[in-house]
Amino acid sequence: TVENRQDFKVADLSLAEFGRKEITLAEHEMPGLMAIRKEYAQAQPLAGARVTGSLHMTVQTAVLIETLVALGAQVRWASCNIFSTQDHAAAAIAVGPNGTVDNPQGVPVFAWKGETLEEYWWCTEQALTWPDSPTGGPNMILDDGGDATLLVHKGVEYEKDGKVPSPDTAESDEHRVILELLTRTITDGSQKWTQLASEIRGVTEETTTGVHRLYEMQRDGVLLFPAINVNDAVTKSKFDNKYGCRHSLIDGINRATDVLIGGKTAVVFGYGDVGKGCAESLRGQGARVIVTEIDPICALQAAMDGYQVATLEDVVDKADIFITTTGNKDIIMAADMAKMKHQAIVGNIGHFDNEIDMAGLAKIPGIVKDEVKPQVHTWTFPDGKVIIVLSEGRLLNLGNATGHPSFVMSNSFADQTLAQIELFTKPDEYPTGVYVLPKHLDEKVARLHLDALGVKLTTLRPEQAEYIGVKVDGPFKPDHYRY
Ligand SMILES: NC(=O)c1ccc[n+]([C@@H]2O[C@H](COP(=O)([O-])OP(=O)(O)OC[C@H]3O[C@@H](n4cnc5c(N)ncnc54)[C@H](O)[C@@H]3O)[C@@H](O)[C@H]2O)c1
Ligand SMILES: Nc1ncnc2c1ncn2CC[C@H](O)C(=O)O
Repeated sequence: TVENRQDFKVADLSLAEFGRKEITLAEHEMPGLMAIRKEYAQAQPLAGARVTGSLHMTVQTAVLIETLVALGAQVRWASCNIFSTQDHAAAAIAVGPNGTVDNPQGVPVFAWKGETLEEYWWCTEQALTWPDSPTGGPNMILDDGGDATLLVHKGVEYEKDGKVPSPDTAESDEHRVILELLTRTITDGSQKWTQLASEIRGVTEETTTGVHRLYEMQRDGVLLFPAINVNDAVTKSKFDNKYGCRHSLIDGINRATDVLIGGKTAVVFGYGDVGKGCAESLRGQGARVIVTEIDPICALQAAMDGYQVATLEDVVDKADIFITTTGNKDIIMAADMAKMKHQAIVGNIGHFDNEIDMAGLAKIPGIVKDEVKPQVHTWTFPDGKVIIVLSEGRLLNLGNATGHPSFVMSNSFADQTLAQIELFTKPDEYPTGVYVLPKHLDEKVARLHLDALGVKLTTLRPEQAEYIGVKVDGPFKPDHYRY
């Protein structure tokens, strides 16, 4: 920590005390992560690690950050979404547990709720730029969605090419912002990004969409460093994606609209881990839930879970609430929204905002966008029909609410911390490629959460263990087992 360092940018430092109170409450609700902090504090496995984080700057993430620091890491942080930062958590991280508003001594954090796209990518650049590092960069990345990993890879690629594509070639506003940033930072011969990337030992990726990007880079042979796919730790995707969204989807809808969900018809696009949690969440409120799917297996699961499985075309003018969860793009197009009922609610809980055709909606002649309150907009069509869009198509559980609760994020962030330790301390075991956490660590994370829920495990007897071909203490399932 540096006295009076101003190497951070947050909305309001005076929120730090409030943030610290909620961080303290969250620590009790994050037993697995805190147990790992305690177990590894002595060994300091992350001593020497310079971790750049690009992950929603929430109260729960603050506990993750302070765990990484407790294990010896230096950290610089940005959020991975323009609406997901909780400003009091960011302030508490900037001030730090031992600092004051007048003398901040925390972690360099660059995040506030309601960033513009330019500000978002500037924050990502700050989190990646380490003033005191020999390379000018991190030696570890902790990513959610892959934006930090993307910036490094594109920077290195364009330095190798000796030029950056013109921002005029951009396919979207966001792509333009990225090209402008790289044009600004790639000056003749600087090799900033190549230097910055040169000591990165790896990235640990939080979410399905970011993992998809990693496998694409691996397939294309352009991955610069190893990656651990944290999302596919069972204790991450079968918990956070499902039970986290089961909690936070309706939290977002309720805070945004206060609409009665009971009795309404809701459409959930996608029945993967997130879709399963969302469908259950809405059914729990008494909605009639319709699922759309492309995958016959997930469609069959939805049907056997009692949901109607239909196409958007069949229900677009009948349903009241539309929630995309696919990780795919162009799920709800402007022409679809034009057919919806008056005051239909449209939202996305997938990682990126490309699931809903916001650009197409804005281009409809005569359409009028009006802000009801932050992250809640009405769009009025020329015929007077209104639809309500949440968080401008970005993930609404973090845009309109506070995301998943601490206990479920304790699982995800215990996985993240173990993955950071794996990549940082065992570089020889992880040549460039994409990996999943070994099962014994996955089971360890689950085990760390049982006491808090009053779970009493049964112990295998040796002859039973032999009979099913596992060790008494696990792992209890083969790698191909689907939970
Ligand atoms: N908001 C959050 O807190 C949060 C948490 C976890 C994951 N996520 C994100 O949510 C998204 C989904 O994650 P997941 O783990 O459920 O992924 P998943 O792959 O398990 O599920 C996505 C499902 O969507 C289906 N799908 C794809 N294209 C479709 C289409 N055109 N129409 C209908 N269905 C389609 C797929 O068949 C799949 O079953 C990802 O972007 C992930 O990063 C968000
Ligand atoms: N409370 C949260 N803190 C940080 N990230 C959160 C929170 N709730 C959902 N997320 C999104 C991360 C999630 O693991 C994902 O996969 O997108």
